[in-house]
Amino acid sequence: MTEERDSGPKLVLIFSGKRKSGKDYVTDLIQNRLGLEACCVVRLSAPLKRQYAQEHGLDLDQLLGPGPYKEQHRADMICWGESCRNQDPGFFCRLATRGVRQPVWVVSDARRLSDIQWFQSKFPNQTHNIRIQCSEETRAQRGWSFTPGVDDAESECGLDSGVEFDWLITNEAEALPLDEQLQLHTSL
Ligand SMILES: Nc1ncnc2c1ncn2[C@@H]1O[C@H](COP(=O)(O)OP(=O)(O)O)[C@@H](O)[C@H]1O
Ligand SMILES: C[C@@](O)(CCOP(=O)(O)OP(=O)(O)O)CC(=O)O
Repeated sequence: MTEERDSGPKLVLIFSGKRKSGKDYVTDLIQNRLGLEACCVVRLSAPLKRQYAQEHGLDLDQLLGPGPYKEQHRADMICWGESCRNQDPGFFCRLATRGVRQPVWVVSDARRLSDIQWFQSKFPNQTHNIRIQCSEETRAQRGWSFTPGVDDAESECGLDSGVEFDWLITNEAEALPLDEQLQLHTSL
């Protein structure tokens, strides 16, 4: 292991938010600002989708994309992922961060308290918790509609209460521009 890896990340920003709140959009924006050398977007769902696709003979690229294919498989992936997490809550956090060398980790998709706790216990001084919020109307404009078994499951609701967020970001047209909101909290 290199010295950099041994010293761990300098900053861990953990993002959560409902489907279509803009988690990927905002975390990509931060990575574009900081550059690929400095910043890694860590997607906890990436190793989950990889493993799920392999076991079920599915198209990984489509599962990783924003289109309808992911939505068709989402409810079953949630159940499958939950059974892995129940056995080992840090399973996907460990896999998703394996080999990450950049000093800034932007985790794009925390969904459960155990996801946040894993990072906080490993990197207590570096970790910040950020919630992306927006109205249901805006999410609907971005393609969201309520799906039983998905929007009422822990995957979407696990962080609705019991978490203290360090920052709230409102990602809608009427809100302060994202650039300005990011600058309020950081020099990103
Ligand atoms: N501030 C924004 N401006 C323009 N498009 C946005 C914005 N935020 C999100 N979107 C678009 O809305 C859709 C859902 O956003 P995404 O980041 O994939 O949400 P999530 O990862 O939370 O499900 C994507 O097509 C994305 O490009
Ligand atoms: C099975 C999932 O990992 C699927 C997550 O896929 P994405 O992270 O791509 O989802 P959104 O960005 O919210 O649209 C959810 C889980 O419960 O782990």
